[in-house]
Amino acid sequence: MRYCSENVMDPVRYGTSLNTTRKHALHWRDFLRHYGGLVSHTYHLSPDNPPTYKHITKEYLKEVWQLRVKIFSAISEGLGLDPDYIESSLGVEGTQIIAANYYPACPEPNKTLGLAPHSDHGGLTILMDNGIPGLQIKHNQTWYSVPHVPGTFVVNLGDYLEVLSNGKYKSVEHRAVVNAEAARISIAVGHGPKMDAIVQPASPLIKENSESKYRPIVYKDYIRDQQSTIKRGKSALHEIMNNNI
Ligand SMILES: O=C(O)CCC(=O)C(=O)O
Ligand SMILES: [Fe+2]
Repeated sequence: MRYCSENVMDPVRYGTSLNTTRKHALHWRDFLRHYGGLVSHTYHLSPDNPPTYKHITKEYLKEVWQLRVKIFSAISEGLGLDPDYIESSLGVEGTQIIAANYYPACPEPNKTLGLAPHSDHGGLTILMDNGIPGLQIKHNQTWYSVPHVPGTFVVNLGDYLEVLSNGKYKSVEHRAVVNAEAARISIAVGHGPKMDAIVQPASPLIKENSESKYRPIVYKDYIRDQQSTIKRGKSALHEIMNNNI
């Protein structure tokens, strides 16, 4: 319980739901999350126990960072931007956040959720799990289970990328369901800009007759808004959309 915290900005946090101080249905999950990153001022605060944890996560986060560079480069090109456009917008001080999620087997899985519907606030989340199904994504108002394919990662697009692309890419709404038979573990690593970056569409994508669909917001304010309240689905993103005024 040493890392138990309600402050979404704490560098190392253990918890179950978002915002447990408010009365609402909690998640069937435990999580531990903390920062990684090329430049992380708080990495040393991550757990010392088990003794191998720090070293293994550090190596893992470094490898995942390499993968994210490649994916961001491909997406930048796909948007007609310079290949390093998104990477530069994030910068070496950009955030990398690892969330280790543990969903115990649940005697009444239909009465709860491991994680309620949401989209991730960063650009890309690179996720692996222990092979037990549970992740679902929403498409056209229907939930679809994401199959586990051994040896692969699941990559989720987040809100930062939806805004940067001025809506060309959509962040994926997702949730985690639980089951009665087996515990599920997922390791999600999100990648966003630095905390005081302004989240806004890429300027080359805003032409004279194509207006910005999103209002600029400081990344950490967006995270606070999304995570400190009982928001669900993509409602935090909808609030900064211009057609939502
Ligand atoms: O457990 C999963 O598959 C999803 C985890 C997730 O969405 C998150 O940590 O943001
Ligand atoms: Fe997520």
